[in-house]
Amino acid sequence: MDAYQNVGIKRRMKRFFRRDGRALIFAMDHGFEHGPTDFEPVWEHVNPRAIIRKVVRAGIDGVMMLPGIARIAGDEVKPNVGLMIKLTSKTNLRPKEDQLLQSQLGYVEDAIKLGADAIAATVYWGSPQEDVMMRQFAEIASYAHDLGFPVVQFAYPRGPYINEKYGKKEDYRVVMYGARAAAESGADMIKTYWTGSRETFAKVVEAAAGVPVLLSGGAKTENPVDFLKVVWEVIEAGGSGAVVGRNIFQRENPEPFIKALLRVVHRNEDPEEAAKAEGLL
Ligand SMILES: O=P(O)(O)OC[C@H]1O[C@](O)(COP(=O)(O)O)[C@@H](O)[C@@H]1O
Repeated sequence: MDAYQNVGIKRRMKRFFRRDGRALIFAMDHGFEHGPTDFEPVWEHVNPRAIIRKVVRAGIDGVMMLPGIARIAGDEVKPNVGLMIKLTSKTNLRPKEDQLLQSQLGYVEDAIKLGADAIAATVYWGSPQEDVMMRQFAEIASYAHDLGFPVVQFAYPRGPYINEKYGKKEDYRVVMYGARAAAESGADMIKTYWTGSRETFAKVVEAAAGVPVLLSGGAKTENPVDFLKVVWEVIEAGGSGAVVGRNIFQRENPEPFIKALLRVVHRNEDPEEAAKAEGLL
C-alpha cells in the first residue's frame, strides 16, 4: 500500500500531466531571471494577470512562477491548471561569470500556502557553486516529499568547465548527465535544454530513467512552426512535454500558438498541420 505522501505526490503530478502522461506548462519567472526587458516585444505581458489569463484561457496544463508572482496573480491559475512554484532564482544584474548560482528566495511552506501543486528549484550542474544548489535542492525535495508534494528540478549544466569539456551546454552528453543527476537526486519532473535532435534527446530521456523530462523552451523563434517542430521532436523522443516562456509571452497573440502547441504535445499532430489548424499559417 502507498504511503500517504506517495498518494499526494501522484495526485498532484496529475494536475500537470494529462492521461497521456504529457504536459504543456507556461514559464513566468523572466521578470526576475532575465529582467523586465524580456517583455518589451509585447509590453502588455509584463502584467502577470494579463498574460496568465490568456494562457489559462488557451488551455495550458500548468503555470510556473516565483512566490511573489503567485501572490499577485496566482488566482488567475484556475483550479484545473497545475501551479508550480519555483523557490530558487538569480537576477541578470551581475556579470555572467557571477550568475552560476541560484539562491533560495522562498520556502516550501510559502509555496504550499500559495496553493502550489509542485515545487521547483534549479541546479546548475557543473557550476563552481553546484554544491550549494545540490543542498538547496535536497532540502526542498526532502521536505516537499514528506508533505506529499512533487519536486521539479530545472537541471541545467552550466559553467566554465562545461564549456571547456563539452564545447556548449546543450551538448547531449552533458544534458544527459544533468538529467541523470536530477533523477538520482530525487526529482519527480526534470526540465532541461533541447539537444538539437530527436536521437540525442531520446538519450536524455533514457538517462532520466523514467522521470518525466520536459523541454526548457529557450529564445523565441521568429517562425512559430520552427518551435512547434522542436516540441514535436521532443515528444517523438519520448519527452513528456515542455515548459515554455518567451515563445509564448513574446508573441503578440499567444492563444492560437498555445493551442497549436497543445495539438503537438497531446495529439502528436504534425507541426505544420497544427499551425494551419490554429490559423498560424
Ligand atoms: O537559460 P536562461 O537564459 O537562464 O533562461 C532561463 C529562463 O528559461 C526558462 O527556464 C524557460 O523559459 P523560456 O521558455 O523563455 O526559455 C525560464 O524559466 C527561465 O527564466
